[in-house]
Amino acid sequence: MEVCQDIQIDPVLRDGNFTELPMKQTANLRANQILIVILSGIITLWYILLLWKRSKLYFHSWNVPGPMNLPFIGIAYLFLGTNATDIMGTLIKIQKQYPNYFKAWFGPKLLYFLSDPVHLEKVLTNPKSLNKDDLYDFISEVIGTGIMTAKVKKWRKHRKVIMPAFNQKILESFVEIFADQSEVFADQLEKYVGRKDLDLFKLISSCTLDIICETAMGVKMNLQTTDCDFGHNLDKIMEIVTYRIFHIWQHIRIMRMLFPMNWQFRNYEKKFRDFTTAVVKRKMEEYEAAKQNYRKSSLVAAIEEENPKRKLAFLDLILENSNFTEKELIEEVEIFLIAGTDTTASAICCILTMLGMFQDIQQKVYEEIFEIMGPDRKVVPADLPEMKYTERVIKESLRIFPVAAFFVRSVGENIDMGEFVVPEGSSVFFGPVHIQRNPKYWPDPLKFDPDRFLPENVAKRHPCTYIPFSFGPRNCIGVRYAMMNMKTILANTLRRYKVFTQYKSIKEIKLKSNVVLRMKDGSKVWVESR
Ligand code: HEM
Repeated sequence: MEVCQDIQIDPVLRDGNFTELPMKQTANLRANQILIVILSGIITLWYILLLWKRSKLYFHSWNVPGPMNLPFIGIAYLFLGTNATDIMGTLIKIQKQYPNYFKAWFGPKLLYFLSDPVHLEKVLTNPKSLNKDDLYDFISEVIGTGIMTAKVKKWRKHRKVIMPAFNQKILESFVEIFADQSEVFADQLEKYVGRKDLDLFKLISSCTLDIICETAMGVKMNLQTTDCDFGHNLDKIMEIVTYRIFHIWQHIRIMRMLFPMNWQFRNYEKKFRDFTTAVVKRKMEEYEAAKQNYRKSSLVAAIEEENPKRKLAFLDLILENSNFTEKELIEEVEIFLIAGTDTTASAICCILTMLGMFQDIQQKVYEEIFEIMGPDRKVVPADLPEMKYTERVIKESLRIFPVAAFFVRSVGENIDMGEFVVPEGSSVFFGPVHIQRNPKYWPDPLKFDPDRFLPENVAKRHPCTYIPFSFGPRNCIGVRYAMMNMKTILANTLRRYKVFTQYKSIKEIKLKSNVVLRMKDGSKVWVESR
């Protein structure tokens, strides 16, 4: 009671006699009311303009099915409090409810999730849908606007310059690097024979990063045999990028800055950038020196004359054939590191898990490899096209585990799908898992059957029922590189080890996504010497 008596109450409020409010207070109240009216007016006007701007999107999408959208945030609430695993699980759950297509607002963005191959082809081959969605800005924040994230005008120019660097002759020259580095990987596995605590992804991603560094930049990193946090930094960067894409409050720059995650991000990013910048600078100096010493019109010819044994890297070829600035060169090199490392590493983990689960298939792959190159001969380019069964196994694994978890295109003109129109200004979200595990196109979809990829079976399917490397003019530029690399790694691993996994069925494997799709609980693989 005593405590209550201490509280001093304004006599006007206590007595309820508001007519006695002093003049100054009344004026303040009026000013506040006017301010509220003006603010409400502005917000209403802004909202009407917004509705007007989006009227075409509303018009085309109102009768397209989809999950419940909340005002302003759309379906973003479904991702509240989710991590990399839940994000993938949530997406798969929603897509299961809408087998062919659905729409969803994600904040101010209208997304179409398409799963019918005919619809996919229409978007992926439409020249006005070549731009990536601005969700890629989170990736651009790390690696700038190289070929992967660039807008169409720049993309066309860069793709034209970079494409010849992926020609067959250059790719064949890389096989020696694939073979050497995968032999180091097989040596590293020796320490883990019979051990179930093998962290396969960690080992294999150091291998794929070593390979990318050497083939893209001409730098031997030896990440497999030394203790270096370069791979860890890259992994953390991608984890944060995924978190930002799916958590809508992270789309507001000021909000991002407030999270401690932002400082970690800057730290990882700086280390990554310092490294790539140093390599590109060194390369450019090397070229200047080679040019002056040899006075060749072709820089590549000068390098070859100086050291005929030296392997040319993508960076050498791009330097030779373009007038890219230092910044552009750094961006392209970083794209290769991001696009080529974890994708290949995760794919190898999934393939080895499948081979561990299906021992009869592993035996067939082993026999094919043994027949082509014997127990220990070094892999050479001519071996790779011969590995036909192995190739089918890789493809079937990428069907069930399409490691590029999703990609998003911005739509530049209305695309008529028959039953509905995907309007200009919206975006299309592609989740290959959904279409590639759809029983409509893949009977008994969780059955691991490499013969689905026999030529006669492939011919029966629409090409867009299988899109692990995307489709159309903006597909993966590294598809042949990746296949050659994966075959070489498998040849060197399976000739020395038998692979096993603790998983009993594909159904029990949960997925997660750091942009790249991975197994949530790891591959649970262990190896025994042959
Ligand atoms: C199993 C391995 C791989 C898979 C499944 C894969 C998948 C993909 C997919 C789905 C895209 C389209 C992404 C999008 O539209 O946003 C893509 C683009 C790209 N990939 Fe790959 N990739 C793999 C390996 C590689 C490798 C090894 C490299 C480089 C050496 C590479 C370089 C690129 C580049 C540069 C792009 C952008 C192409 C463009 O926009 O023109 N990828 N990849």
